Amino acid sequence: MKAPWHALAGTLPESRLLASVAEFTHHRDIDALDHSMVLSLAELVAVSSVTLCKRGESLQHPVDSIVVCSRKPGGGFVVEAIDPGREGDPIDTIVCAMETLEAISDVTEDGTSRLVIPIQREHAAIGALMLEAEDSLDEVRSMVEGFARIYGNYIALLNESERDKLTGLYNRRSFEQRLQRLLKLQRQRSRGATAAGKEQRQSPDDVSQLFLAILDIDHFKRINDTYGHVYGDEVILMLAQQMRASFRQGDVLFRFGGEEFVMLIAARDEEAVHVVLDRFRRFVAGHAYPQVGHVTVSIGYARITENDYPEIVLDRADKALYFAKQNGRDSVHGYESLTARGELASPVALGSIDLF
Ligand SMILES: Nc1nc2c(ncn2[C@@H]2O[C@H](COP(=O)(O)OP(=O)(O)OP(=O)(O)O)[C@@H](O)[C@H]2O)c(=O)[nH]1
Repeated sequence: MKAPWHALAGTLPESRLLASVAEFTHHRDIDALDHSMVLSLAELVAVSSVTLCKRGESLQHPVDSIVVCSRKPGGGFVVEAIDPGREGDPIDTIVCAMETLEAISDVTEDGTSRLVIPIQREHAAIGALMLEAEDSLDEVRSMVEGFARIYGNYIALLNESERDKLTGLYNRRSFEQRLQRLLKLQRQRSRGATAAGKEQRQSPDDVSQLFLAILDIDHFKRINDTYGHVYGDEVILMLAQQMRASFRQGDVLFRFGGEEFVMLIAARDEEAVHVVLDRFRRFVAGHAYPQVGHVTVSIGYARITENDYPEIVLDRADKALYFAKQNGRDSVHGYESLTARGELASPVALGSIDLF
């Protein structure tokens, strides 16, 4: 399709551009912002697709999320989130642009023109935009760079409101949205695994389940009372750093408030999540914190599926945590095992919840 942007490129009416920017920056929700941004760009420029890639936090997982807006054959667009674990081209090209902070403009083997622009924040790439089209994209390059700059600034503001100020972990406000995103991704992965399962054996990760864990520092009041709040804060900060280093990049960590942390962890089964959590508990118990010395943590966890109410699962994990606190602290307990062994009172019913 020969597109109107040929006529518009370089002379896009300012009002259209401004309307587009105003449209995507009115969102306060990051997923909605991402969807709106790729759609706005796709509507402005005649492309077959616009992809927004967000950078992951480790070398093993260079991409955290991918949203693609594609032109439908019959007209209009479809916007969808796709699995960030994909490998090969074009992900490699996008990662290259993010690492070098250089735009990439090339033509693929099937003759598609491609433009990849890194999205920067404080001299590092937080993501990249990739446009694909039948014709050269050179003329729209500066406009796409402008979009990338506005998006980079705006996402930094939104990220700040999602993060806990002391630790930089996600805060409680962002819990529900992060959880829904993770469940959706898991659904996509298990659909992919089921389709692939016919031809090849599934890897353990393909069949992973999601668990919610609550970690609470033991006798934290004593730490504050003995050493003062500044050292208490230091313990919270160091623990958050140790959590980041210990858990996988795909696991999502929150500070819910005070000395209480929540984790969303993918694991093959209850035994696997128990091993991971207990390893962290042991690590903390063996570490000496500045001035304060040894600290222990108690952890309760529960399985979470897409049909569960988050409040119910939080309450289950909290019950397992309470059990740990009542039974000597410095331990890890799973709600399902405790209930199976008859060590907890009757299962939690909706409406009976008094969280934290
Ligand atoms: N330094 C510091 N202390 C905090 C913060 N938020 C909450 N606290 C303190 O954390 C303490 C939590 O105490 P409790 O809930 O009684 O629990 P605990 O002493 O950890 O005892 P157990 O949980 O039963 O092992 C309180 O003294 C709070 O004032 C914070 O951001 N920084």
